[in-house]
Amino acid sequence: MNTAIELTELTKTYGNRRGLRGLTLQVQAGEVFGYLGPNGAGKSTTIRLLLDLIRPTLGAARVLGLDPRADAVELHRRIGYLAGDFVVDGRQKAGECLAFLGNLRGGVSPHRIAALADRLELDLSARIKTLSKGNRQKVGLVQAFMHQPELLVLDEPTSGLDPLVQQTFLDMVAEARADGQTVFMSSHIMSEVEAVADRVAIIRDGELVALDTVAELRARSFLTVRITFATPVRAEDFADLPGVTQVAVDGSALSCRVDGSPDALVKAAARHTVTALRADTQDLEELFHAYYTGAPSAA
Ligand SMILES: Nc1ncnc2c1ncn2[C@@H]1O[C@H](COP(=O)(O)OP(=O)(O)OP(=O)(O)O)[C@@H](O)[C@H]1O
Repeated sequence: MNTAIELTELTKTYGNRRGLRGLTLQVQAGEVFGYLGPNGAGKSTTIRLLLDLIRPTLGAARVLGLDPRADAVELHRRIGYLAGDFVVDGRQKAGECLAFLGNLRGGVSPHRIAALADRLELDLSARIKTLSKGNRQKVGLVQAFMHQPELLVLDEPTSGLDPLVQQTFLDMVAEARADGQTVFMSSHIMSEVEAVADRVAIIRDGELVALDTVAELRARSFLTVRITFATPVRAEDFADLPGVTQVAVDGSALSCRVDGSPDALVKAAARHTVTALRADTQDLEELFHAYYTGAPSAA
């Protein structure tokens, strides 16, 4: 079994509002898959469909080769799930709650729970209702990871975590991957997904707008180049160069966008005396912002 999650034309309509439209994608077993999108894009809807917490209007999902509806009991045992709105009984102590959830999953060693709690700096003796949002999120993370499931489905797992704990979480994801577990995690923050994911899907308004490896997405980013010359230059000298667009000249200052190799631009610039040069790479965060808003640079 090489496909951990297979979604085919998955659609969820809420009344006349579409939560998700015709989503088709596959997550390979053993990969970390980042699922990105702005608020309301349909990330939680997708995740709830995987867990059979809601049912699709159209289309189908297969998870670990099984049907989320018919095989729900088996799947819930084999998946580690962290809900975006993770809630448990606040009167329980964190340790009691985790031991209870561990028993529901066929028993989890107290050492394993203690080791995860220690790593995340979670106080197992504290009552859940007294915990801060971030510490409650840690309870959610421990319960998702503790039984070493084949598949981790994590909805906004880092929400409320401070940067140090976020890093610990990313380490845990990398280790899960090294152990052969599959991770499907949603986020609206590119940088955290970029750090651990093999592939990334971006959804906007319930539709898939990009799906690629992190490396490929990075290769799609472009340079913004600004060159200052000793004497005024003409825009026409730079306008038709391969990969060079958005050429603007103001006296002796040139700015343009370069997609791919900057070789042609460098050679054209070398015909003049260059006094300053600055090239900024568009980072992935900007690229994602462009996807989120549907701006042309994402095309
Ligand atoms: N139970 C519901 N009833 C009606 N509309 C819903 C329901 N759940 C979700 N929606 C709508 O479906 C769309 C997708 O919502 P969803 O919660 O999946 O987004 P999300 O990407 O997880 O966003 P967030 O990051 O804000 O949680 C939104 O427009 C939302 O208003």
